[in-house]
Amino acid sequence: MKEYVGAIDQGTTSTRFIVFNKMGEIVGVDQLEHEQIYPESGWVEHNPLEIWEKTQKVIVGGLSNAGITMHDLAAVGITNQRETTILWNKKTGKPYYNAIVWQDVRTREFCKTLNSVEKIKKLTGLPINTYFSASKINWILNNVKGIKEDIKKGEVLFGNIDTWIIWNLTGGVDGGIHVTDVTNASRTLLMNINTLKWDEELLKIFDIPKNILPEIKASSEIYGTSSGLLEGVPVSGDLGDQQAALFGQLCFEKGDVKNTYGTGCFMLLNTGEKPVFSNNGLLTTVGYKLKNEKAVYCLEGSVAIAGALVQWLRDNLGIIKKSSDIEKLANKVENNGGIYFVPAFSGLFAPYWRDDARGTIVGMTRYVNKNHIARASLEATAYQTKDVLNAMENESKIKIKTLKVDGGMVVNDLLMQFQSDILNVPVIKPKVSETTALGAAYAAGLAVNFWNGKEELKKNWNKDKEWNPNMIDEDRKNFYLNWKKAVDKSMNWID
Ligand SMILES: Nc1ncnc2c1ncn2[C@@H]1O[C@H](COP(=O)(O)OP(=O)(O)O)[C@@H](O)[C@H]1O
Ligand SMILES: O=P(O)(O)OC[C@H](O)CO
Repeated sequence: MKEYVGAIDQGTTSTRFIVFNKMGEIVGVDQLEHEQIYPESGWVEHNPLEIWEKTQKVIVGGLSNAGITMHDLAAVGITNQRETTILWNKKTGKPYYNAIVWQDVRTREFCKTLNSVEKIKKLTGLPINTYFSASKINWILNNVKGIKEDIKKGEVLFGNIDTWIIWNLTGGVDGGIHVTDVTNASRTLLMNINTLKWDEELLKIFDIPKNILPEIKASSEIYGTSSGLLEGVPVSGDLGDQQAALFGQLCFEKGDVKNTYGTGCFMLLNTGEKPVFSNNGLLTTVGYKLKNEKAVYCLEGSVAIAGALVQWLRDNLGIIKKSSDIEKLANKVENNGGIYFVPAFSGLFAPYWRDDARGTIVGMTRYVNKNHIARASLEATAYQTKDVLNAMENESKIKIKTLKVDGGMVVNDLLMQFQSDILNVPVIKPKVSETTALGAAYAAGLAVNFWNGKEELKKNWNKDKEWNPNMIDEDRKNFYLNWKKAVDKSMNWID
């Protein structure tokens, strides 16, 4: 009897392998960070070989920490940082270039040359932006010598991180399968959001050959069988990490919403079986698709820099040693000392979509110290979330009454309390805050009948903690007005 399901969660900063039992509880976990490579200002890369190596290591560590072997796993699911782009040679298994990460803005000029804005939005639900995979693929095709010849020989494969891991997990050069799921494909700017197929017109606009693209599958179905480390285990779940968190939070009904606080911060609202197109700077994206069922769509508010700002304080300024130190620092002061930090390091994503914006701290005086900077950095995540929530409510006409949260930053009490204060809604964290991995495990488990359906999963959700608003209305209003002024000041920086 196989009593567990495994999930690989390949995020922007780290890779985890988590083993879950039938109740959706964690029985073993391992996690490793990988190198962030910044070759030039605005460029962000990862080494795909390092990511695959760390994935294998955490699988070994996670199984060992759970005290089980691969034979105890009914299935394995994959969830991943989305949009990040890899092209590799299927005969050698070697990448042609580092993975170009979703935050990378090197293709800004190319994106500006594209003028089919409305057409592309209608086809994909997305604005033209450096964020998505298409312009990154185009960059690699035009900057790596010899790759076009290899494409003619049929040797080149494109994938987001899910595809790269599944290909390696199922055999790599010895017959690895080349697939992705609808949620990941919906972030490439190449998939038609209605047909859920690669779109010839988009491929032409971005000058990308179809033969390098993976096959698009449901988020929950058996794609193949693992070889090597997980020999014989069905690979049967694949979701982009934000959609996986939605699934793991059991947001199955239209109107359900969750917000995940990791490197970036991403709010997704379930809009049901039809795509809703936004006029308020939100993305239309696929939430999930179970096998033989209709796809469920979402509106998404994507914030590029959330926990990444905490890392920046740690790695670039050195004012904290580890991420969790930020709370101690921020708690040393009563307020932000009048400063607002707009972390537009990769421009501003939702709801602004301004790639001319750059990081800005406003309101600096000699009074300000590092504690205020720590506090303003945490507040920035909460304000960006308010921007997105306002857009979400305007678009959907749904008043959001509570916010389900998850991700690495939700251990931060100060942030969660301030979030509730500034939104004026209760913020709720589930017992299993690793909802991203849990969502991938649920998708994988459903495909092999480890769980019998979504109703069974609902029994597994338990509340851990709730933060309630405790701020006077006038403060809430004034603080947010200041934030909006600061956002204005961050814009028009890059010509
Ligand atoms: N106590 C904390 N307070 C604030 N931020 C934190 C804390 N602990 C971790 N983080 C931030 O959370 C992020 C990691 O969250 P995670 O969900 O693992 O991200 P990802 O999936 O993007 O790799 C990092 O950016 C880190 O700086
Ligand atoms: O790695 P995360 O959790 O910050 O998620 C990254 C997103 O998927 C980017 O779209």
